[in-house]
Amino acid sequence: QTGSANTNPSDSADDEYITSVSIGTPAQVLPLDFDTGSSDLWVFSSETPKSSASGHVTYSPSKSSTAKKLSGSTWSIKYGDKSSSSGDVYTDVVTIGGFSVKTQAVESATKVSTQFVQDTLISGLVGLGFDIGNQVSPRPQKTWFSNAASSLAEPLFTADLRHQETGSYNFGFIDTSLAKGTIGYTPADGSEGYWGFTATGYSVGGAKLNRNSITGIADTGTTLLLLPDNIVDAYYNNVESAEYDDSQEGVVFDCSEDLPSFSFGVGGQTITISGDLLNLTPIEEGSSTCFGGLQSSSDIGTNIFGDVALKAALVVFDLGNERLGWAQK
Ligand SMILES: C[C@H](Cc1ccc(C(C)(C)C)cc1)[C@H](NN)c1nnnn1Cc1ccc2c(c1)OCO2
Repeated sequence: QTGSANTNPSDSADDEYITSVSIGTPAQVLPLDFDTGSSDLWVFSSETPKSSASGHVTYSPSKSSTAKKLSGSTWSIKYGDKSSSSGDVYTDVVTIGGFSVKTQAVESATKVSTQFVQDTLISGLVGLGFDIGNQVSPRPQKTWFSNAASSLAEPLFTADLRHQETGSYNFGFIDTSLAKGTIGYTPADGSEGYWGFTATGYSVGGAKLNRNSITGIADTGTTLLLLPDNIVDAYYNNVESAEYDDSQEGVVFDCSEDLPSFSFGVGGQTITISGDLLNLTPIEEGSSTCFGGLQSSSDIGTNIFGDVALKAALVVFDLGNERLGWAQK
């Protein structure tokens, strides 16, 4: 068995990717943000305060004949960007890309932080990280993919995120036609709950890859490519107008700049992010100052290969072999 779901950028800056998920009987369809950097499936619901839920599609367990309260269970999550949410737990049927998990823990939000309230484009997250990262207590729950893995043709999924066009999350199979290059595999470290891996080097503007290893996570739930200061500086030294903007909390530059590409080595392959993928967006509507897709990871504590990097590749999240595959797109 397999599953295949389309995913779309939420806005002109590819800030996040939205995938439709069916929950309950009859199906309630919610727009959710798939996040390989976390491990909880949570949704805006009939239990979310009306003032917070306004503008959001919500899940109503009371309207689903297959919903069951997981009595005594609660959850609470604080994300790295300081956003947060918490609530109680139901189990229900959850279908993604035509594949159904009958008894999936669906975490219903009774509290959401302002960042989630304001982003009315999404109704919650689908954690695709490792089960060890799940935040339900007293008994942690499995992710949708973990529940699905044993019934899928292969215990893996792929992410094909695209700039301003429809991409896909495929479950149980690899559509190699989505990539130009060969898939290079490297071991994945799931001990922290994320898809951790080590890149073998990097280069700017098509130069030869150096041999500086970079350990980080493959994170579909983070917009940017977040790397150490020395790499960020090496990149923006090639961008005449680049400067750090305190109010934007990142490097900005003239939108007219012709940005160099950025490449990194992984699994014996070289993934090259084109310059235009590294120019994220004007800092404000109509501004001629643009915000960089590559920013510093120094105040985060881990390097994050977010959507800016993932957009350049077909990425295979291979749970069965505890490895990550990368192919140039
Ligand atoms: C931030 C997302 C999780 C999220 C996604 C979307 C949203 C909104 C819908 C409201 C827009 C909020 C939160 C990320 N997912 N793995 C995450 N969750 N926990 N750590 N990270 C990675 C990290 C950590 C720290 C950082 C960061 C990133 O960006 C800036 O500082």
